[in-house]
Amino acid sequence: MNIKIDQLEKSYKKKKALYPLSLSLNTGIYGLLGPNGAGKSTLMNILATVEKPTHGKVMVDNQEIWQIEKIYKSKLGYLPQTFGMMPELTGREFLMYIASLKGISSKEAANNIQSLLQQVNLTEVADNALHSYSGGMKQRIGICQALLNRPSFLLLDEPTVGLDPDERIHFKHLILKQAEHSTVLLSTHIVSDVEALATHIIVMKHGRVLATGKVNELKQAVKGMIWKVPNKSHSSLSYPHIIGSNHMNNDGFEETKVISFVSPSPQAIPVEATLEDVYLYNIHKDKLSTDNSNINNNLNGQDGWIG
Ligand SMILES: Nc1ncnc2c1ncn2[C@@H]1O[C@H](COP(=O)(O)OP(=O)(O)OP(=O)(O)O)[C@@H](O)[C@H]1O
Repeated sequence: MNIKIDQLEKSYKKKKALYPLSLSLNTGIYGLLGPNGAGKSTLMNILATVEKPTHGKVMVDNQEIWQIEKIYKSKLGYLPQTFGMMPELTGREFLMYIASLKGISSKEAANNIQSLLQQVNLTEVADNALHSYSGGMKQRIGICQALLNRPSFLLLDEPTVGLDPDERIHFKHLILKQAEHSTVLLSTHIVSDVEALATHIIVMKHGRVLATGKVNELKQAVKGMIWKVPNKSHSSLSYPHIIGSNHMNNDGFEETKVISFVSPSPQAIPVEATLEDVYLYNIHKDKLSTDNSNINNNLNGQDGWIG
């Protein structure tokens, strides 16, 4: 399935949530990364036909989605950031109810539900009422409802919220399997959620796409700009820089990742970029000016902090 997002814009009264935005998505997993308020959910809601854009259009295999809304919805799976459940229903009953809304026959639904419940490890509690489920269990039911119709286009808005590390691993396997034959757009502000999952990344901030491309291409774009700096050996850095995460090295000393066009200190060691570096660079790159007014700021260890 090819999804073409063409000059999409969204305003809420005076608030601009999306500036004109164009993207093309094909089979594979697209990680949509951005801080709070970047416009990720707004984009998701428009793609899910829950909201209409102010301007622009979305084409699926060359057809406008609102003109083929029924067919499009039958191919769509959507996990919104929050979704209503009927607490008195069991997990299985709730999924049967959603399946009926999606027009799936009860026989097909029963089979799909059984298989999905197994894949998210909920078979044992499938006949318990939803009000007895933990947050992570509810989230897994949400993932099941999005996959019920075997979607060709799957939209997942912050899908790993509430999942424990074990459940995250199960979730990743499930999505990797799904992406063999469909387009998956997964929105999150947690970079590690998409680290081993996404083939393509879209970085958004303030309603704009700041960067898009394959993970390796985006890493290539920051090559030579990522440094490791020992925390304790000095307290100041030269040149405008972005502070990344802190790590303990093999000798037990803390090191900090620093993003800078040039070596920010004599002790800085160049290192390979991670997806987190790519994200921080794109979110804060406007601050990496050559203006030296910001030099000699102390390391404070806060991710994404600008020097
Ligand atoms: N219904 C609405 N009415 C007014 N403003 C809205 C509405 N929905 C979203 N916004 C605004 O649009 C901007 C983008 O919001 P959106 O929820 O799409 O961001 P997000 O990237 O999903 O953030 P988060 O990670 O916090 O969910 C924000 O400034 C938000 O306040």
